[in-house]
Amino acid sequence: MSCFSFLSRRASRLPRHPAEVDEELSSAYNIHIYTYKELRNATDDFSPSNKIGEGGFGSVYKGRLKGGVFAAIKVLSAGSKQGVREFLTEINVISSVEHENLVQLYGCCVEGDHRILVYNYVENNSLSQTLLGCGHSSLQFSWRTRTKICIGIARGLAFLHEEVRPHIIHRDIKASNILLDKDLSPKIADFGLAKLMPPNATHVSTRVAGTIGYLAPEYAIRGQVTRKADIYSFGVLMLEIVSGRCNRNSKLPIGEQDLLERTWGLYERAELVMLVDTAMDGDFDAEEACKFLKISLLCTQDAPKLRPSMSTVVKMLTGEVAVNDDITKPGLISDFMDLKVRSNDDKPSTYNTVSSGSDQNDHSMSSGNTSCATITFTDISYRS
Ligand SMILES: Nc1ncnc2c1ncn2[C@@H]1O[C@H](COP(=O)(O)OP(=O)(O)OP(=O)(O)O)[C@@H](O)[C@H]1O
Repeated sequence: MSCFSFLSRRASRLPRHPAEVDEELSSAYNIHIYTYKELRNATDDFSPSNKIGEGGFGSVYKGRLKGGVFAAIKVLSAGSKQGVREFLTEINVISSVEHENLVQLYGCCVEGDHRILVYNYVENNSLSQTLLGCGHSSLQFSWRTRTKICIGIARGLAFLHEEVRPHIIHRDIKASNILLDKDLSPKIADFGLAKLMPPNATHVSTRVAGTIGYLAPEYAIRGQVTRKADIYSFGVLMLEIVSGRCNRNSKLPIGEQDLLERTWGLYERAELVMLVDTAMDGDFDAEEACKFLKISLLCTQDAPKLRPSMSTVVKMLTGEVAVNDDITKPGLISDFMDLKVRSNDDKPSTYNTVSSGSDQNDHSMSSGNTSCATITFTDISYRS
């Protein structure tokens, strides 16, 4: 029996759920449907002791499936309309792809009001909770480990952008969406905002969603998403990996708060090496670290067409292709922050939040630092 017929049969026996869910699920293939009971058993009735995380859409539990395999079980909070859309997107996008640098979706559960995603369990948490987690993690990130992480993420993205048909734009590349396995190899997670790029399309027009600090300016302003927006986010993320700090830190002196702006300043003064994480106690290859920082700057250039493709980025990182030293000014977050953002309900300067992370890393919306929460903008215009 094909996975598709298995899914259709199982879905038709399930309690009623919205027509959009039935329709979308029936187009997904290669996906296993779990019963709620199976997942309850796997997590000891969703015991708090098995809870490993909390995202904008609900809680994540560690569970042991029948056969002994560990899984990360993501339970969507009830009543989250936006969450249902993302739930379906995630299933449709990720069930069709497989790569060593992408998190694997084992299956899902749609029973009554329950919407649950089941992934392979990735042992070492996310980059935001470990590398950027203000000393909460005991993991050590050597220079070799950091290069492996950057190259792995770049390979995963190059696969999505260039090998999968139709191409996939992730739209929310950021530190909390990079999970690390037992060998600290990276897995890109969270495909809830992903967009499929129709063949021959130059861009997809969409509501702007993503995370401030990682959003490419042209995408934030016009809502036209291309793969270059992911490449910009990747550039910001790689700066964080090399420097060991978050892209925005309001506790630092003005002028150092925005990581990309600071990197550009150091590049212009030929002092890029000063950005490298001091936690490595100088134990890194300075030439290679500066090369990685230059590649980040190439990826974050203001003009999207100047940003290299992800396959070129992989080749630059691995030394197959030389790094072009002709780098133009990045599209800066401070310019982006000058935008006036209005949500549908017309309250000035508010974000329509669809997801916020659980990071303890000076990221929360309430602390006034919005840099690491996933947001959706419904209307954006320039401040006059
Ligand atoms: N496959 C997985 N394996 C192990 N842990 C996971 C897995 N997926 C998620 N987690 C844990 O659950 C946490 C919450 O994940 P989730 O994707 O729901 O939210 P987030 O990415 O942190 O935030 P946001 O919803 O704003 O994107 C992660 O930070 C991670 O610690």
